[in-house]
Amino acid sequence: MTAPDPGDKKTILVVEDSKMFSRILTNSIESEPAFRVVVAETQAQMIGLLESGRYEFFASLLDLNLPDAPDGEVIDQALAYAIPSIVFTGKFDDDLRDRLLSKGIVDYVVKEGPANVDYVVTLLKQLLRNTQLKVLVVDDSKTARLHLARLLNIYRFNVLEAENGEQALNVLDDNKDICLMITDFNMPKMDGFDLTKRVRNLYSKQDMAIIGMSTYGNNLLSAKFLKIGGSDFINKPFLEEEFFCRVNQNLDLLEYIKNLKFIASRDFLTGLYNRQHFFDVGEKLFSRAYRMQKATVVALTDIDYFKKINDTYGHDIGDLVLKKVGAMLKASFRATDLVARYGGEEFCFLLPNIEPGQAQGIFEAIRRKIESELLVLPGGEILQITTSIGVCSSLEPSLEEALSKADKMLYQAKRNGRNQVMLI
Ligand SMILES: Nc1nc2c(ncn2[C@@H]2O[C@H](COP(=O)(O)OP(=O)(O)OP(=O)(O)O)[C@@H](O)[C@H]2O)c(=O)[nH]1
Repeated sequence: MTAPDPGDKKTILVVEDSKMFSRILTNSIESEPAFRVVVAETQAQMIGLLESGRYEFFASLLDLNLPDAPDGEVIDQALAYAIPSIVFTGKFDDDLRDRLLSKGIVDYVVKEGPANVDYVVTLLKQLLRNTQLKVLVVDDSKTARLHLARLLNIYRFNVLEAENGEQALNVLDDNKDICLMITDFNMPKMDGFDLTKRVRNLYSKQDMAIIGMSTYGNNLLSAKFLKIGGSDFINKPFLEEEFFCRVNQNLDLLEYIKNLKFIASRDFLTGLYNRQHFFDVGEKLFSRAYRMQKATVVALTDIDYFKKINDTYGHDIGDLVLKKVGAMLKASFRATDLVARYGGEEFCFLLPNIEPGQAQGIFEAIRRKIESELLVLPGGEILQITTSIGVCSSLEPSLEEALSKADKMLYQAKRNGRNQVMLI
């Protein structure tokens, strides 16, 4: 029976007779929380592990020259078990490279130094990422589609296929999370050029990469393709290594942009959305509802006597309180609600899907929750946090107006003695 991966870790098989090298590899790979390593020092040990069925190997790193398998015999064994494989070799030449890649391995790495080990870890992380990614291959030639699908499967992508532009649009409609489309140019019904224009109306360059492909010799085509929104272009026939480098580079870029967008929209301390994101998204939600003459509930909350908390216990405890309140707020709302740190010890809310009549009850419940969840400080002292909340549930022409009304209500809540909800 296969042993489950502990704590969702993926198991990497390392087949390597040098104890020192396998230790370096193991340390580098296991420094990533997603992976754990199982080592075999010989081909015989590797076969034993594979046949035992004890592990579900996510990928393997194979030494090309082992004492009992001097000519890469372990590669065929790993591939027979459909394990994506990366091969280590001490020497390198073009014939060897061609022979290795034709077997269907992920990549080969020359044993040179720490940079090569880092490269392997990056490859493993890419393989893991790829299991979550969908790639659409569009080509009217079945042979070409199968070839690309085979290559992409080696890298563990989820591959979808379409034989022309029209079909591709249907597949995209059913799979809105496709992140890469690889398209041929000459196809019946809708060619790659028209398809790319249509897809770019639906997905920006930051949301989906599009790689065009065509037979070598038409430089004008690649320039035209890049101008209408293509991300990259590959001439056929292509080197598999170049293909993978381009695919990975395009996906790395998308990931990088996604991370930047995430960071730019968050408040560093609480992990909630920041004020900028609140206005970017909130204004759209607000004006959509206003066009239908529907009131959107907007609110502001402020922690009471927060300066005193900072002054008494120090800034670190102040930060702890902000994090705790932020977490409580996050847990109290639905995913469709917008909850953000407005600044300092103030938080803001926009609830697009609730009726104005429900607002008092919702915010009263939150006020009570924060008041009742006592915070135990590192020294053992118990701290009670209270908040004042101002809510605007009336129909207002803009988000700024609604926030201004909520702010006036918050001011009244403070003046009335704090720890209360005031609503207009
Ligand atoms: N620890 C911490 N303090 C912050 C942060 N941002 C703002 N503050 C502090 O929050 C305090 C807010 O104080 P005031 O505006 O006087 O409000 P208050 O003491 O809560 O009084 P009331 O709102 O009237 O109940 C100031 O001392 C700020 O320095 C932060 O990120 N971390």
